[in-house]
Amino acid sequence: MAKVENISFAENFPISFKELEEEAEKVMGAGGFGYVQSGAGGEETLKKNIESFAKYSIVPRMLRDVSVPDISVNLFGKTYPYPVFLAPIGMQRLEHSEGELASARAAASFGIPFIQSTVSSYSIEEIANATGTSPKWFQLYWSNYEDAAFSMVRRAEESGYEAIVLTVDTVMMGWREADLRNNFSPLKLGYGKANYESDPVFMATLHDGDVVQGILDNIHHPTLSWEHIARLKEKTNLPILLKGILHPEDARLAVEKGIDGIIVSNHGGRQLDGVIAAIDALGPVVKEVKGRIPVLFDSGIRRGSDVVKALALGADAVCLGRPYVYGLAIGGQNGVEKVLANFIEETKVSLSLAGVGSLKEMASLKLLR
Ligand SMILES: Cc1cc2nc3c(=O)[nH]c(=O)nc-3n(C[C@H](O)[C@H](O)[C@H](O)COP(=O)(O)O)c2cc1C
Ligand SMILES: CCCCCCC(=O)C(=O)O
Repeated sequence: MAKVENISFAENFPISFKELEEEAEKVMGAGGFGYVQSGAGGEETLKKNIESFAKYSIVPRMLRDVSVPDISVNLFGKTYPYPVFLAPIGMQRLEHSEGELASARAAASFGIPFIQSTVSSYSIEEIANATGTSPKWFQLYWSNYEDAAFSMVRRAEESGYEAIVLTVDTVMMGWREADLRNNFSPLKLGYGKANYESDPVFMATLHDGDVVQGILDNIHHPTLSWEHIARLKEKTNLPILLKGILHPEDARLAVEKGIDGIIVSNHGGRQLDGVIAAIDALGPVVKEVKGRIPVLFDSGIRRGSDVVKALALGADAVCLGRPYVYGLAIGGQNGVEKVLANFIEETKVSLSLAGVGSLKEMASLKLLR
């Protein structure tokens, strides 16, 4: 890392999102890059996620001594040094041979949660063994074979994971034209099987030994409802977050049903095209939740000033998606660390220039729309 006027940043590495994307495209195959980069349908939401950040302007405060920035955040009784986490991204061997191991190690080096996808190229236990006691959360895709979902939750709990993130916006895959055009399915190419293959309960659900078909059958779960969530709550003592909430009414229901946290997200525009930009959904959800449970955010974070806007709108923390997997594609663990370093440093600089020395003062920051 270079140090210039107290700012450390990643040297000799793409800095902006545009540069990251361009470099990742050079090292990834067309099918893989298309899978990561694209959105659902006509990509209206994918575009809106980015453009909508520009509608919010920071109204900075001055003369407030920001010499010792503290951007640590406390969630579910644990303190994390930065409010920037790694979103669950499936099948990361698509980007790099070390896949999730590299990303989880990078998150560990910053002390921030790595949210492991159900559809991982490494098992829960492999990631846990590689990263010791560093914070890890497990993202659950519900399963038509409920016991397989519970089995993964139990394994995560036994492996020291700190939270369960149930993704509720993917009861079936979105309509993804790039993948149709490229005839590309990472799952069919064998990516993302390892975590399923390591689960004896899932393996027992297979009729003919076809793991890929078994995963597809498991992941297509259109019956998912609040009743399933009540059963999940009975199976774990870990905090449960729902990922993919956009409607304030769903946020209210989540609070009423005893859910521990929400991630406002539209899955990076990969599920239902035409839905509200995630950043526009954040304020109304925060207003409905009224501080009763933490609200996290993802979908469209491309730089530190975006992190600041999400925090100012009431997010407790944000999750990076595409930026870090592009870093992974370009440079493995080191690449993810460089992306994280840039995001964290730009966030610190932006908050300081906005007159916010600590996240506890965040409420004093106003956004104009
Ligand atoms: C290639 C790719 C794979 C993803 N896999 C998962 C997944 O397995 N589980 C999940 O909950 N979300 C998944 N997501 C969604 C991310 O967690 C996150 O919501 C999204 O990337 C945020 O949008 P952004 O990357 O544009 O900021 C995936 C996203 C991408 C780009
Ligand atoms: C059938 C495999 C599903 C993987 C889903 C990964 C994901 O969430 C994505 O957006 O892609």
